[in-house]
Amino acid sequence: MGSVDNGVMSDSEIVQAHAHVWTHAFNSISSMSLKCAIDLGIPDTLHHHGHPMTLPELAAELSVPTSKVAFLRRLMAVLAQTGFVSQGKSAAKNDQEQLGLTYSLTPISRAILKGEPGGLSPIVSFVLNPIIQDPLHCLGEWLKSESLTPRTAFAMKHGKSLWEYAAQDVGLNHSLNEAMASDGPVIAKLMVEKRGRQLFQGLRTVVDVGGGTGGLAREAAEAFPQVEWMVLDLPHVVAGLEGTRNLKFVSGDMFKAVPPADAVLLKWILHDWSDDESVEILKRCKEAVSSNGKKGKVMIIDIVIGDESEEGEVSMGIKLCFDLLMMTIVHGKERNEKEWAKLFQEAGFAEYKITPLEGFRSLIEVYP
Ligand SMILES: C[S@@+](CC[C@H](N)C(=O)[O-])C[C@H]1O[C@@H](n2cnc3c(N)ncnc32)[C@H](O)[C@@H]1O
Ligand SMILES: O=c1cc(-c2ccc(O)cc2)oc2c(O)c(O)ccc12
Repeated sequence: MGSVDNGVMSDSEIVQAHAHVWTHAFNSISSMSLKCAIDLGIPDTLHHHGHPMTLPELAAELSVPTSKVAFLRRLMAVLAQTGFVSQGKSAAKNDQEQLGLTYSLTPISRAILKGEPGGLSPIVSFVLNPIIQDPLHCLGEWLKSESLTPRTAFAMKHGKSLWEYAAQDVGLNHSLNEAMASDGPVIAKLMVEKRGRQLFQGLRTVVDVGGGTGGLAREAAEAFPQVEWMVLDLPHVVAGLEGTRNLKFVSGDMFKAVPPADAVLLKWILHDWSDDESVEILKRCKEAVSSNGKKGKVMIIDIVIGDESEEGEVSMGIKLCFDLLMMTIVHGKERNEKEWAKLFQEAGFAEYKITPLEGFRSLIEVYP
């Protein structure tokens, strides 16, 4: 978009500006259409069908009554426009043109199939849950209030932190754990692909701190059976979870103590916390990997914000939105390399190494 310095815009600049505003104002409508598609199970239904589905076939599978078929077509039109389904025409003649439309999966919709390794449907459902979205409506009010309590717009809206909310609401706890666990197998694979099996070789014990329901640890424990894995998380997260021969779930508080181990993993943990809190967590991790005079390591999976010159526009956009989401719901933040280095130094670590994984994720290995 051209910049204007005399306050006079050409007609075409005005049209472009309006299109830009409309697009952003309506982004939430396409987001909610995506959520609705996931709620209804549209991608999975198309997948199981195996070939293009007509509108009446799709409606019948989704239990949408005949009286609502024309409304379903309008949802499908938005999903086709945003690339989540492909829309075609059936060869069979039909009096009503809309009934002759067919729908099939696109390469993009495969990323939201339920049960797909690394599939994003649990994350979409979590992020677009009203419990997470409502605080975004209070962001302005929260920014204008002088007081730093409540610490987040989430706490302003709900009167408690995300972790307290999840401890009391079975549905949100389940959705949060599913969302976080969903990229575990992909991250485990990427870590080994990018850093080689030596990343875990020689280690006898690893603690996944704030490891949730073990999305990553289960995969890693199978791939590295000689390593003893432990997942440390809050009581309501690990309650009732069954471990395996080399995987244990333990409840605890990472601000108080981390069990001694050769290595500690922190996946999507430090972006949830302020700098002071992150330094505290890192200190507990340093104590854990330094017990009995050993020098282990801490492995962090998180976002590293690059310079504007090195970040692609899409990657930068995702990282900045993550930063705002972390600010809104957990009082956390995304960091650039300089900010990460400062945390490591304050927590008493000597060295670190960053390995970009894929998209917006990085592995940071930190050594005492
Ligand atoms: C964003 S999730 C990441 C989960 C997991 N590492 C993953 O990537 O799948 C943050 C996790 O930190 C846990 N957590 C929050 N406060 C904690 C604390 N004080 N001690 C231990 N775990 C905590 C939450 O319950 C949650 O499972
Ligand atoms: O909504 C989220 C999403 C993430 C997340 C999911 C998948 C990734 O590959 C990276 C990050 O992390 C979150 C998080 O740490 C949190 O405290 C709340 C929400 C989310």
